[in-house]
Amino acid sequence: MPSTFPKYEKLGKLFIVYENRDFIIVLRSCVKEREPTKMESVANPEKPHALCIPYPSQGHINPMLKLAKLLHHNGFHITFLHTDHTHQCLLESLGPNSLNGLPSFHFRTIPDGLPSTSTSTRNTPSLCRSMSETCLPHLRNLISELNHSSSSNVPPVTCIISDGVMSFSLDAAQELGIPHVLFWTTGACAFMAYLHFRHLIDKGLVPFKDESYLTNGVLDTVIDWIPGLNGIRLRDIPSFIRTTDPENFMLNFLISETQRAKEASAIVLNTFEALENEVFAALASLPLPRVYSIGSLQLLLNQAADDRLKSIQSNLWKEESGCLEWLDSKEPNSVIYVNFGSMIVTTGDKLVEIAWGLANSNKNFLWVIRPNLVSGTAAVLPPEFVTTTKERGFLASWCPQEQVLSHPSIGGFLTHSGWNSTLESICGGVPMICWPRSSEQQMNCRYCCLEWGIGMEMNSDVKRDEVERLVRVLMEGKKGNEMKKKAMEWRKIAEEAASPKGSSFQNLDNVVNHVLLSSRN
Ligand SMILES: O=c1ccn([C@@H]2O[C@H](COP(=O)(O)OP(=O)(O)O[C@H]3O[C@H](CO)[C@@H](O)[C@H](O)[C@H]3O)[C@@H](O)[C@H]2O)c(=O)[nH]1
Repeated sequence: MPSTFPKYEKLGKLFIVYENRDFIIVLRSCVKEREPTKMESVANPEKPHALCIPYPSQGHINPMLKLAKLLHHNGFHITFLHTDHTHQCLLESLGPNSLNGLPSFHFRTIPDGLPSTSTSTRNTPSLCRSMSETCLPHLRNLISELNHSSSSNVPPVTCIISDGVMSFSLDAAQELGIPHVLFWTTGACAFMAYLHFRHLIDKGLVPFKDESYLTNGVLDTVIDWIPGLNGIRLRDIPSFIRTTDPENFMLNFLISETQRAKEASAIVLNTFEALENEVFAALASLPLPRVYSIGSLQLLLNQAADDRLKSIQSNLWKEESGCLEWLDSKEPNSVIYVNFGSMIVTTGDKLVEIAWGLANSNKNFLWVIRPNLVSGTAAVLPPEFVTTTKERGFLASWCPQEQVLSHPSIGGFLTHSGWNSTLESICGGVPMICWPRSSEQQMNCRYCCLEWGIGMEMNSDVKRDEVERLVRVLMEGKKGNEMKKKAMEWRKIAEEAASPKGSSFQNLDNVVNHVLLSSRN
């Protein structure tokens, strides 16, 4: 029976003291890890240290944070790098102490090179350009500061995991001779499409000759030569190709980022093999480092059960948790959840069509309207809509989405088909109405509707009658029932992939032991 517990400080009353698994659980619930002394930190310079660098937007930070938590759980010291701007936004939404981290999980920042503004969303091309041109020297300085262990009190950086579109960090890893893993935050199908942007140009399909390409049927051209992607059309390719300008920044940026993917030690994706089997088989035949499916990261993280990590969050907007109690009061599968992620903007007119579609469907709904969802103005809903639906509708500005999607009351999800939302819906066993807007959302939508049998696409030019019809089909029709069944089957397969014998669990183990720790074995 141990008499002291050198790694912990006492917070409350300690219970029975036996050195077995149960004891550890009891102990963790009543103590917190104390700050190591300088001597202790420096005395453990052998601990692996992962520097995690997400692209600074919600849909990229969330999965990177999950991966960082999993690595921490595997014994890594973590430095999680935000931009100054994101750091500030997070402090505003989560509170001034929210990024204090843990003794072995630190947050650090570098500038993104853009002038500071108060908005939480930055323009994507400006941000990508600015970061790729200005961040590397800041990153080098930070690493050299961290590696100066006598002043930093942390072990030297032993590996870098960066977002797929933050490839400038490859330079830093190469200079240090340490492993570098690229994390593309899309599904495998979209990643495969990005890898072929260059070929679309070579074949004369991109850039578009003129604006009429968007409406004259060219988008329906079938692309049958991208390996692993069956029957896709030009319209399913990520929307960055929809330009008439050969010098378009995003088009060229994404080509150079995918080109640099070849230099990584490995590539990881937040998806699971069974979901995108054919694409993974095709990826294996490309001249790329090994591509590992390690999703769902959330399902893997659920097994880590480390309470200390739960307090580390990444919401850029304040969550309204009241919606969970509201959901508790509703029947199983009776609520349609509506949320369009963190980036897309739409018009007030479209919002009004969605509002009346929801109202006319007569179903319960939970609708999250982000403060900057409508371009240039606050979202205004007709007062009659609010009064007509007040008994069965809940409006919020941000919510704990993963908890919402795993709530038994949720019967369907009207989504913009961002990859995280898609995967979270699959893991919750929730079928979708897909309203893709940009990026690779059209590809995700296609896979949901045609490959996985869990989605129906809604017209881009949304009208209330279609919203009403699709909500009814999803929530009460035979087709809706079939999709629900299919979604539950996918959920089970996702859970299997994340279980200890499953592909994602094993793949993460391989990434840790054979890639991130490779130079230390
Ligand atoms: O009220 C909300 C709304 C969203 N989320 C979370 O925010 C993330 C949103 O991510 P995603 O669904 O992927 O949408 P976007 O924020 O639009 O993500 C961008 O980044 C993704 C990952 O690369 C791409 O797939 C998308 O197309 C791109 O728009 C998810 O984890 C959600 O759980 C919340 O927690 N609460």
